[in-house]
Parts: sequence; structure tokens; C-alpha cells
Amino acid sequence: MSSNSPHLEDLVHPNILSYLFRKKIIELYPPQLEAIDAGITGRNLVVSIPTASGKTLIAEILALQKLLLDSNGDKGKASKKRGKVLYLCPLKALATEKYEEFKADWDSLGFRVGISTSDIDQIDYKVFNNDLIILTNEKADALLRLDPKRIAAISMVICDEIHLINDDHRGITLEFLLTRIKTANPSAQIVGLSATIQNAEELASWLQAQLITSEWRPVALKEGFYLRDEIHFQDGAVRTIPKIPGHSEVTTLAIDMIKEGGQVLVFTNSRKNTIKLADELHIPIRMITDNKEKEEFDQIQEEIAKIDSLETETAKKLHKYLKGGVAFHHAGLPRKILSFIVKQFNQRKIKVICCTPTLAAGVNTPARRVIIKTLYRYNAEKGNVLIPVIEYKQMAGRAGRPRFDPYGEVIILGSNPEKLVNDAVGYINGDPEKIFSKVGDENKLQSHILSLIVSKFADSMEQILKFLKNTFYYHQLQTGTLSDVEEALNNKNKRYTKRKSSLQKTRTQLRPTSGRGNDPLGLAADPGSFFTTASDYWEKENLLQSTKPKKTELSDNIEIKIERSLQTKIQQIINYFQENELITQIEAPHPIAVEVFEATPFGKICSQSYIPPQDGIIIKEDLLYAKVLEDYGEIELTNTSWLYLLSKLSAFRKFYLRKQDYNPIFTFIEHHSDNFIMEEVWEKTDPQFLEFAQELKLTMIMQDWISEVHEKNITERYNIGVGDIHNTIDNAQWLLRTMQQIARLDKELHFSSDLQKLNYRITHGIKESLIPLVKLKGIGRVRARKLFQAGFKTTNDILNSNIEDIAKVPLIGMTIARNIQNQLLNRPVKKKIDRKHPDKSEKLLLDKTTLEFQSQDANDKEEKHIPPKDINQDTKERKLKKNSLDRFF
Ligand SMILES: Nc1ncnc2c1ncn2[C@@H]1O[C@H](COP(=O)(O)OP(=O)(O)OP(=O)(O)O)[C@@H](O)[C@H]1O
Repeated sequence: MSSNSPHLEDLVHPNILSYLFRKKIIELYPPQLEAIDAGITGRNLVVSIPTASGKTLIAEILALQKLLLDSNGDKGKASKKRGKVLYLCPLKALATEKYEEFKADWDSLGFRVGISTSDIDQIDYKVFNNDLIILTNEKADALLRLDPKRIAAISMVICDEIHLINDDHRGITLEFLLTRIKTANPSAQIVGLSATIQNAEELASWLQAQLITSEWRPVALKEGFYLRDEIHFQDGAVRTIPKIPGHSEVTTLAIDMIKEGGQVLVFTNSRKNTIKLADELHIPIRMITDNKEKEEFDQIQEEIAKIDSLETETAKKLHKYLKGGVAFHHAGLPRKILSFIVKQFNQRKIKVICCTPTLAAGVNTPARRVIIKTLYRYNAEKGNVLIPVIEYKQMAGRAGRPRFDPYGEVIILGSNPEKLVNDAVGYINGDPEKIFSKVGDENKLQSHILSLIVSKFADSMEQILKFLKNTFYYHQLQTGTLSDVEEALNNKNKRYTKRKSSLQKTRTQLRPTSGRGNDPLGLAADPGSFFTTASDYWEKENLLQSTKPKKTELSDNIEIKIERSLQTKIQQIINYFQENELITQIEAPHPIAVEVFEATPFGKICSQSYIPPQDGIIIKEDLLYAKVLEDYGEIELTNTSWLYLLSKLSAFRKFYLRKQDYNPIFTFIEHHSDNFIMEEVWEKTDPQFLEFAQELKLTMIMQDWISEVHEKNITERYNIGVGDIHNTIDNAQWLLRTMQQIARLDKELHFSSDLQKLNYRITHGIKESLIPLVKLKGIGRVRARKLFQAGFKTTNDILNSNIEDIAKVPLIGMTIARNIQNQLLNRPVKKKIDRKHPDKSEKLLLDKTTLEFQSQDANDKEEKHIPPKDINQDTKERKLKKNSLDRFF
């Protein structure tokens, strides 16, 4: 470090110095010192430095400095006057990791750390009582879009992995969130932490931030490829590692590193391959480990058996491979298992993790060697395509982390020698790509514009335009970076809209509600976004590389052009919202002669429950249509009807269809053709059939879940992971809650209680008969079924029985039996005082309790059949007309 470098003790509060000392941080890394020197002034900052270079600590020191100065040594309770620091993370798992990291340390400094990981539509403002608030980007967006006034209390925003603004699916949310904060509270300091990217300068200039870049990495990272028994490193060094006869290259390289005392991460491109690799590794690795390590492996096996029932094939395999100190890690596994694996690896009890790139995002692990099995990823349209350089760098960066290893190695593998050399050299020497705003994606933009109107953050064309002018999108349009992409996007958009609108047309033609829900953009049923695949990404990249921004286009009138095109975009969206009754125009407050909009209750529900407006419209239309069909006696409304409606929504991730899925789907259609809320069931030959079949696969998964089909059977039947089931269930709960709210907007849509019951069943994975039993604490789906089978079908049965008899039920025992009987006997009734009508308070609560414990299960009917109503044609037509006009919402 040069003598001109600033000294930390001159920069920061003395409490920070002792804090660092306690954390055993002896000195700061050069880019850290540079960043703190710049950030301490209060200026916005973008830190784009290599992996493992300690970005978190930069943010932590800056945040502490701000809080310490704000509080003037006032420890203890979070001072109301003190500004809040918002820490944004891209993933729940990372948010939890940061929370655990900061919580204990910050308590000792007198600052409170809080996290909210509840569902996206759950309001949890208590978290704002803390000094440091850790939220995922989506959660922060959901909370602040509902109550933008809270932005004023934020004095600093730390945005981890800010380059994810580029993410096709989630980038727009982060960009809108940052824009909202910088618009509402320009004095809040923004600290963006980024992987190295090509256009960090552009990002910094958007945020009016000082940019800190560096090539410096605290631990050397050696990059190379393995070919014919040799690792060739980028510095020309060659290391010979003869391939072990009868074993793969991965096994050879993993064993080599384990013998050296290091651990290994193997990145591959599919979930199936992570399991395949773990399978080939576990025996040879067990063979080379000593007895102490073997004992540790056995212990981990025991521990995982305690947290997982090991009933699915996947869980059994994981358990088996752990005997060799090998695990696999992918998004199909339950969250608790994923965090268990990472924890054990960090404690060096697991030697190798075979994983998909999900593990590349920001985790700190002791991997001395990272093996990249392939640089290609399968794409349905284009076959195998190369991954982005930035993704390679993130995977590579998991090796050689400070405090864990003295150095790191990343080794690329490939089956074709010529390609391997070319690709590996390209990636090792390659610059990470530029990042691009995704605000141009109209489907996603709709949802965010609606949120601006709902929260009254911007409620006129002029204000929305003004807001958009603050985005990175506008900045990139101005600099010319996005002009070519925009063109490509628009062309693609047109093609897409054409395809979709033909489908939409068919649907609306068939519906008696024709004319309602008109979708001028052809977007209503849109399930996806534009640049969703790696090949799309490259297509766009190539386009950009080949066409540099034209200087002439960047002339004065470019501003006008951009503005006009934005106005058109906003106008289209506003029209779409008005036509679908998400917003209405209100009288502009005098004397401002502009059109001002206000969200309808329906628009508010869509925005506040965080569902895409087009999904809200599908729900609304289908509920309405279900009612019409029901009145005609043309539908039998069952849970299948609602589950199918859910599976049509774009917010739901659909699963891949295999050949063997088709027969069960055909059988399902045969049994349920009278239950679907649609005009006609698509035939196999219809162009829409594929989409329909995919939706049905999802419906069937949920149907199995509420029919108490075992998780193991569901995973095998549909070739999905347990984690996929849990994600599907989480999504279904959220969307069902929204569906209920939309149904409640109209009294005639009497479906709300059916939907509530269904949500209960989805939450617990149970048949209707078990609802009262799972309401008891300590009773899940399995125990409830055991009780039911033993004749304890209602809460009354439990209340009126001998405790010994209850205890005899398998999996119950005396403690649980006593516990549940006590719950029913002494169920505490919380006295909530209704201040206006104190006498009513207790009654209300008692009513609720009584309701909850009513024997809903007396009849064990699982599906509700609503007999066709006999109404004459006249009434039918009147009803239809009434329904299809403006009575609703
Ligand atoms: N000055 C320091 N001295 C010693 N260790 C440090 C220092 N700064 C950070 N570390 C440690 O370095 C490790 C990596 O830090 P961190 O996770 O913040 O890196 P990062 O830049 O965010 O990496 P990535 O982008 O790869 O996720 C952590 O274990 C952290 O405790």
C-alpha cells in the first residue's frame, strides 16, 4: 500500500476499529480501503471488484459508520431519529446467511438487525423497527411499493449483486426499487456491490455514484483446463495428473485435491448430472479417506436422516453418497437440506459438492478446487449453448476464498479437445458481458406501472414518464446502449404478440364475455419474458457487439424520440389497465389539466398481492366465467377447476413434459373435462394443446398433493424434486389467497369459502376430512391421517375419548395425546378489545374459535358437486348480459 493511502483509523469511528479487531480483521484489502474512503463521504458508490475481495465488509463498515454517526453514541433501542440501513439480497438463502452473520456482531454494538422472509404478499412492517433491515429485492419492493413513505426513513441502501439488474426475470424489480428509492429520497446513499462487469461505469453514472474497480483478489485464483492428463493454467504452468484408470476426469481431479487436503465443488448443467457425478464419486472418495473422516461421514448420514424422512429416491441417494463425503445440491431439494449441505461443507465434513450454478451466487465456501464439467447448457430451441462469461466467473470465484484456502483453482473440462482449448481460453481471458436494463419488457413493466398508480407514487402519464426518466433503462436509451436491443425486442415482441393474440382471440371468441377483458397488447395470457434463454442472451449479445451505437442517433432529437416512444408504451399500458378495470381516470385536481388515474379495488389487489396484472385479469375473467357456466349448468365446479385456473397463471413455473406424462394427462382430461373453466377442452391436434398439457401436469401435481399422495410418489410420477413440490405449494397458497380476494369483490361470486378450504388443503397436503385435525398444534398430515384411521375423525371425537385410547394411535403417544386434548379443553381465547364495542370483542373471538373447531369433516365428501340450476333461457340471457357488462368489480 502506498504511503499516500488513507489510514482506516483516520476514516472511521473508533467503535468500528475495535469491532474489526474482534472479528480478527487485521487490515483492509486495498480495494476495500479505496471504497471506504470514497463511501464515507456519503456519495453513492458502485463497487465492481473480483470475487472474494470482501465486498460485504465494505458495506458493513459504511453502514456502521452511518449508524454510529447518526446515533451519537446512543446505544440501545433503535432510535427513531436514526436512519435505517436497507440491505438488499437477491436470494432468501443469502439474506438469511447475512442476517446470521451480522446479528450476533451488531447486537454488541447496540444496533438491531432484522430480516423478513415471509411470503411476498405478507405485510411485515415490524422489520422496519430495526437499524439494519435485510430483505430480498422482491420483499423490499413489495413493502415499499405499498407504503412508499417508509423510504424517507432510509439513510443507506446496500444492494448486493446489483449487476442482477440484468436478470431477465427479476432485474426489473430491482431497477424499479432502486429508482423508487432514489426518486423519493435522493439523500439516501446507495452502495451497489457488483461482480466485475463491462459497463460498471454506466451503472455508476446512472446512480451518480463513484465507481471503484480493481483486478485485485486477496487469494490467487489459478484458471485452467484439463486435457490428456495435464492441467494447463493460464500462466503457462502445466501440472500432470494422470487420469485414474477406470475413473472419470472429475473423479481423478477430485481425489487429487482431497489428497492435498482441499475440498471440491463440481459445477454441472443439470440436476440429473449432479446426482450422476455424486454417484460416481462417493465410493472412490470413501476409499481414500482415513478413519476419522469416515466416522464424520457416518455421522452426517445420521444427521441428515434426522432432518429428512429419506423416503424419496433423491433423498435416499443423497444419504448414500454422504457415506463417501459427497453431496449433490440443486434447486429441486428442500431448503433445509440445501442449507445443511452447505453448512457441513463449510465445516469441512463434506469433501465434494456436485451442484448446478445456483450455488455460484455469492456463497462463501472452502472450495480449493472448482471443476466446471461443461461450459454449455442445454436450450430447447438451439441445443447446447455457451453460458455467459459472467456466470463462469461467478462459479470460478467460489474457489480460493480468504480465511479458508491459501489459493484457489478452477479447472474446465470438455469432451472435444479442440473445442475445450478454444472455449476455455475464451472464458479465462474473456471480459464479463455488459449488463442491460430489462424495463423494456412490457409484460413486466405493466406490473410496476400499476404499482406506481396504486401507491400514488406516480398517477398521471406525466409523472410516470418522469419516473421512467430516472431508470437505468432511460439512461441506457440515452447513451445509445439499448437502442439496438430495443429494436430487437420490439421485433420479437411483435412476433410474440401475434402468436399470443391469436390464442387470446380464440378464447374471447368462444367466451360469452367477449368484449370484456379486451387485451389490446395481446399479453393477457403471457407466460414468459423475452430473453429467457442463454441462446437469446447470446443472440442479443452478438447483436450488440456487431452494432455499435451510431453517433448520429445520439443527436439532440434522440431525447424527443425516446420520450415519444416511452409515452406510447405508457399509453398502451394505461389503456390496457383501463379496459380491464384495473384503474380509472379521476378528475384532475384543479388547476392541473392532466389525466390522473386511480387504482380500482381490483387493481389494488393485483398490485398489493404482487401478481402480474395479466394473471389478475385471467383470474377475474375465469371466476366470472365459472359463474356463468355454473348458472347454465355447464360445469361441475370442483377443486380441479380452481387448480387448473391456478396453473394457467404466468406466475407459476410449469414443468417439463416427458413422453410418459401424456397418457396420464389424457386420462385426467377424460375424467375432468366437465371441470375445466374453459370453452372447450383443447384436442391433441390443437396448436394450444402443448401449453394445455403443461398446465394440466401442474394441476395434477397439486391434485395429488391435496389427495395425500406421498411426496415420494409425486416426485417419481412427475419427475420433479421435493423442492419443486414445496415451491409449487408456496405459489399455490399465494395465488389462492389472491383469488379469494378477487372473488370477494363480488357477492355473487360465492367461491371464496371453497377457495379458502382448498388453500387449507394445499397448505397441509390433506383431504378435506383432515382439516379440523391439522388445526391442532403438533398434528401434521401424517398424524392426522393416523388419528382419522383410528376413528378420531373430529375434534369432538378427541375431546370425548379416553386419553389412553388416543395415545395408542401410531405416531401419537401420551405426550401428544395429552397436548391435543389440552388444546381443545383449554384453548386460550385471546381477549382482543374492540375499543369501540368492548362487549363485542370476546364474542367475536369465541365465534371464530367455535367456527375453527366445528366438525367440518362430518361428511367425508372430497369434491363439491354443484347441481345444474334449472333456469329458463330468458333468465340465463339476462344473467349473462348482466355478468358480461360492468356489474363486476
Ligand atoms: N480485510 C479482510 N481481511 C480478512 N478477511 C476478509 C477481509 N475482508 C473480507 N474478508 C473475508 O473474505 C471472505 C469473502 O468476503 P465476501 O464474501 O464479502 O466477498 P465478496 O467480494 O462478496 O465475494 P463474491 O462476490 O465472490 O461473493 C469472507 O470470509 C470475509 O470474512
